[in-house]
Amino acid sequence: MADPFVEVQNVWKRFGRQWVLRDLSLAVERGEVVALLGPNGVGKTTLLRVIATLIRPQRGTVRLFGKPARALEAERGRIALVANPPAFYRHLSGEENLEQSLALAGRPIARAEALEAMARVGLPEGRAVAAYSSGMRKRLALARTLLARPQLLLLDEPETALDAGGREELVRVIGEVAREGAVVLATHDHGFAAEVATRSFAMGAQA
Ligand SMILES: Nc1ncnc2c1ncn2[C@@H]1O[C@H](COP(=O)(O)OP(=O)(O)OP(=O)(O)O)[C@@H](O)[C@H]1O
Repeated sequence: MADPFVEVQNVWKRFGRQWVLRDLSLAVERGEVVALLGPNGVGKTTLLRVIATLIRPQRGTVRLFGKPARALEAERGRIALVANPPAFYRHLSGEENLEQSLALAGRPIARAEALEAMARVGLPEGRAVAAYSSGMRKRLALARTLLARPQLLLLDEPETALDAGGREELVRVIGEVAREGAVVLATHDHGFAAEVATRSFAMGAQA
């Protein structure tokens, strides 16, 4: 059998003296959409950041696409993390942000492609992100995901601030990524988790 997309084994992570993740293990296979559930402060965002290899656990191992997290090179371009709120350059327009982040990921795009992605998620062109509403920022993050075509998509409370249409687009994008890859998302919305996830992972009941 192929290696899992994500393999977190016996991970311990603390900030200062506070252990946030204690002996946590989770494997995610291709095609899965896993919803991380649990109360505020239980460590959902921390786990997403550990999987994204943005932070290292004190103990335990993280493997992505069958490789140790420390040995990832080109594979990093296959991973996308959408934070809550998503991070953008505020003084740049939506389309300029899309161009910048795809260029940074080593996949430059033409302006027309950026505008096409903006149109798909219903965003106007030519406006600085500083003037976007929080829902518009969520939509811009969706456009970025569409263009980046990640194989592993990590989403932190992606449904918040989105209206019904934005939420439908989000569900479609999650489905598109999961067809070839996998999605891990943190949410407090159990209805949303039931709608999109193939499996839930309850946090908070660890030792
Ligand atoms: N960089 C950091 N430095 C210090 N403490 C941190 C840091 N990041 C997270 N924490 C702490 O770790 C704990 C878990 O935080 P985390 O954001 O992972 O929880 P969460 O489950 O995503 O919460 P929420 O549902 O409120 O978004 C919290 O107590 C938080 O204060």
